Amino acid sequence: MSFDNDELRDEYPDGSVRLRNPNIELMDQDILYHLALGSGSHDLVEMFGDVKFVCMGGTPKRMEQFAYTIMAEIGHKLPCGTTLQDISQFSYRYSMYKVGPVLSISHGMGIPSVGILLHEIIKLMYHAKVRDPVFFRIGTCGGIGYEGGTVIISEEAVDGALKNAYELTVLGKNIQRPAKLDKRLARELKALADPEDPYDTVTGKTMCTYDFYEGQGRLDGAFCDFTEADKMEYLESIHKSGVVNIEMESLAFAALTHHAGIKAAVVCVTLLDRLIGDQVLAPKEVLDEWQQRPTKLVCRYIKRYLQMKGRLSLDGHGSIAVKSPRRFKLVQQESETYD
Ligand SMILES: O=P(O)(O)O[C@@H]1C[C@H](O)[C@@H](CO)O1
Ligand SMILES: O=c1cc[nH]c(=O)[nH]1
Repeated sequence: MSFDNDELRDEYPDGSVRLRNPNIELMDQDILYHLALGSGSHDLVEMFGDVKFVCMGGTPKRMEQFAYTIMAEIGHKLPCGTTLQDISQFSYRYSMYKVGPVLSISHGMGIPSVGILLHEIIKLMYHAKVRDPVFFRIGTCGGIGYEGGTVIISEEAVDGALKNAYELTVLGKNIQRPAKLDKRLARELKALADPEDPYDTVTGKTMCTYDFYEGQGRLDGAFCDFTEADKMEYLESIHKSGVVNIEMESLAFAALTHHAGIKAAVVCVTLLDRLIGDQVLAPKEVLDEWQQRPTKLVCRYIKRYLQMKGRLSLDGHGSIAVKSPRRFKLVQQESETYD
């Protein structure tokens, strides 16, 4: 494994996913209720055994689009006469698409929603005997000192009080799980940003809150008990502590993947600079184009991985254009770290 000491993930040596729950293997079957799947009702190894990348984002539409984009990018062909199916459509909760080794899943809004999904997806990886999966969250966020359209790769996740841990109440007691993301993966993603992109791609600390309005210091919710000066003092102070963006899932995403020994990254696009305002004012078409930006970066990573593994041809659809010589060098060096 190519991780620095402080980045060690707690995984099994063969790369299989760590469940940390002795009850599961004693159960006759495990119903993954919110995915409309089960270990008794479905052959999960047959259906999901080849998964390498699990990509998540808030909305079903974004993740359906991501599935079509990655399908085109890696030149994946569906059997003649078939279309992409939402595997979890009858859960009426999350949407899930599978494109070869890539799963694309919507996680809804906020920590409780992404947390439930992660429990079931981590169990799905375990039942399907998937080894060394890589998880991505492809999201939107508010920038802190970054204008709308900036791509932000999270180095770590912190809560609204800048704590780098996900706290939850279990049997009436508060427990904390470190909200660690894979730093090397973040660097590899950053190295794949194209200097010719008409927007910046930056890395930094991501704040994750339990609310979009008061929790993110907005003045425009249904309730507000603080002044604009209070808000600005808070945002300036978190900015000074290295926070570059605010969203609502990274804390649980980082903590639960880390706890399961899964390599994970969060890539979000800013919809506005919170030091300037609260309302999302950009027109729909602009927002739609901005949301493609994290998608492009993650697609680039997946393509490169598959190319390294010889699972993607270099010609035609599968080709990867590396324009900048500096970037090419970085990518070459970093490619040595792919497992
Ligand atoms: O992945 P998305 O774009 O849903 O992430 C952010 C955080 C909340 O889920 C939502 C708030 O608008 O957007
Ligand atoms: O400001 C924002 C924008 C998107 N998502 C958030 O959580 N906050």
